[in-house]
Amino acid sequence: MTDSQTTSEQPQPVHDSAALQSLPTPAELKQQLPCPDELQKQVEQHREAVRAILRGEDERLLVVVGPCSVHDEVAALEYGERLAELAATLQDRCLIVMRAYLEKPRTTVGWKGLLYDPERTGEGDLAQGLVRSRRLLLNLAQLGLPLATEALHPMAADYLSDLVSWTAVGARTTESQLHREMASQLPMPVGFKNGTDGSHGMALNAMRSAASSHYRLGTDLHGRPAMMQTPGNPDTHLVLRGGRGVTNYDQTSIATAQEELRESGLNPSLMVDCSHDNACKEHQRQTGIARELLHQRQAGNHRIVGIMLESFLVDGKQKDEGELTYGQSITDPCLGWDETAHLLMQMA
Ligand SMILES: O=C[C@H](O)[C@H](O)COP(=O)(O)O
Ligand SMILES: C=C(OP(=O)(O)O)C(=O)O
Repeated sequence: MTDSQTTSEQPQPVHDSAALQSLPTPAELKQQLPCPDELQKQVEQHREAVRAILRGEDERLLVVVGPCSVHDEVAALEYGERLAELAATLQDRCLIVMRAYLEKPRTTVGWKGLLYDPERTGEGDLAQGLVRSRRLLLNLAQLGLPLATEALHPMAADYLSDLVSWTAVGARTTESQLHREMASQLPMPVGFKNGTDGSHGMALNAMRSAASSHYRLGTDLHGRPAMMQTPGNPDTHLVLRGGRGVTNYDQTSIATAQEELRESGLNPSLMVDCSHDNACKEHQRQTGIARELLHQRQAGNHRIVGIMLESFLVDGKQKDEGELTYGQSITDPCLGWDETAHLLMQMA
């Protein structure tokens, strides 16, 4: 055998200049930061509680509330502690789930969330981001809170989804087949947002697709590429968030959406996002929208089962320049804590 034959038959080392960091597999990260059995049971109970609300078996209002994005774990934990206390007080009327959003979809470019760039250098550090994201979810779940995230990258869900009780597929990804396949595999209820143009047909298609079983390209727990078979997710629902200057939290828009859901044989229970295009990105509008939704429920539309609020310790969002304000959003503007607590207590 010549030297050249030997070389061509041996695996060649790969010099992949695009691969900046090797990352742990989901199994390795879970070994490093395991979810104790008791906590796993708690997460499963929270998921079941959300399912009961979606099925109309539990009349409490599902409230998904918290920062637009988490950029500072200390502030997120302080928010979580306050929210856990409020959630316990209001538990007879509301099931409060904390937004712990670690991945941000961007219209063009921008900071992509703690998971991608925890130090916000613009360079990214997924190795650190994955560890810090999982640790934060563990710490928040230990407070007794059900947690919500947006599942943006299907691979990221493999690292975190065991700790999450409710998941959003966002307005920018609802139409994506990959996200529908992912939702079909996720073990918790999934809300599909209407598209950024305000139309909800794509979310209804997403619900149908996610309810089916799929074969999909994925990775097993050890990170090896695998052909996966998804079970289908029976617990999806529509989330109305407005779009392109059009709001859809009014009585007619909601009734129309519910009619279409029924005609498609889908669950008419839906959530309304009081922020984003429904609030025209003016965070204070969220309180009025939440109250309007409460009136619609009181007037008999019990299939408005949930609301979403963007809220953090401090009202508004950070200024572009200068020192960061502790507890204030670096992405979309949020309601402050006092206003949030006041609103939820009044609603309950
Ligand atoms: O929820 C947050 C934002 O609305 C979403 O991430 C899009 O942000 P962008 O339009 O600022 O990129
Ligand atoms: C990005 C979000 O929402 P949407 O997909 O509705 O824009 C969000 O809830 O953070």
